[in-house]
Amino acid sequence: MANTPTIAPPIEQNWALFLDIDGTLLDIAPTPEAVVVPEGLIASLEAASQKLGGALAVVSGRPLISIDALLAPLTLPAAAEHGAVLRNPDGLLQRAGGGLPLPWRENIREVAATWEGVVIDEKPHSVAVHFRLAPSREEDVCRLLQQVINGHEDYEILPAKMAFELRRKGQHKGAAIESFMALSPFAGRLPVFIGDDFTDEDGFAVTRAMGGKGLHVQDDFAGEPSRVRNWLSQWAGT
Ligand SMILES: O=P(O)(O)OC[C@H]1O[C@H](O[C@H]2O[C@H](CO)[C@@H](O)[C@H](O)[C@H]2O)[C@H](O)[C@@H](O)[C@@H]1O
Repeated sequence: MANTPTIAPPIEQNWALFLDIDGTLLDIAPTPEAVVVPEGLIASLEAASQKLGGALAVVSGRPLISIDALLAPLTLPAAAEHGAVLRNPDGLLQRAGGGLPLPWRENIREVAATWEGVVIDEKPHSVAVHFRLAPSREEDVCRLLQQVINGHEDYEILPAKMAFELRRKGQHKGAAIESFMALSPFAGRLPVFIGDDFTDEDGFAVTRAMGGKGLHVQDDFAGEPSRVRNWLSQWAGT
């Protein structure tokens, strides 16, 4: 992998840049709380955002509180929980209505909490259940969420990296990017989204349909978030 070239093109001044966090800006860690924000990343993001006239947003499955904690003191435009929560460039917050029914959450907690190594990642609008530390629980986790959802058509189970996420349909990264692209300073720019996961496919589809780019960490950065960070810092001059 070390000798594989980075294929991503250099950033251009007219881009609107949308960045996923886990597996793209940050290396994957054993649990959501164990991620490390490498030195220099915040400065790179800040400088890149300035060079792009503010047209840089993070688009993540994490809740907004977690995004802000990781990127402090930066508060970038952000799509949190795969777009269920948007923080627009002017700071305005938009929250999708309708989270998960409380009995569903209680059911998931009751069952999955007894599975050693399984991490329940509660978010305001959804829940991710991680089996990274208990890979043999993959099927159990999937079955549990299917039982909880019980054919309810407004909700869906999203396969993620060593996790399944239960969320309301329609709250996805593509819709979030479309929403940002209607706003200054994103409007009129070329949308470029960088991601690494199945949960990023909606974002790739939307940026490509708009004539922009969907860059995949695996294909364009040899699978290494460190290459995304270097690419960003070289262009940002940090
Ligand atoms: O959209 P992202 O910013 O990539 O967020 C997606 C999910 O990321 C986190 O989970 C993933 O990263 C963890 C830390 O590396 C890892 O332990 C886990 O296995 C991955 O699935 C986060 O915890 C989720 O809430 C996000 O939805």
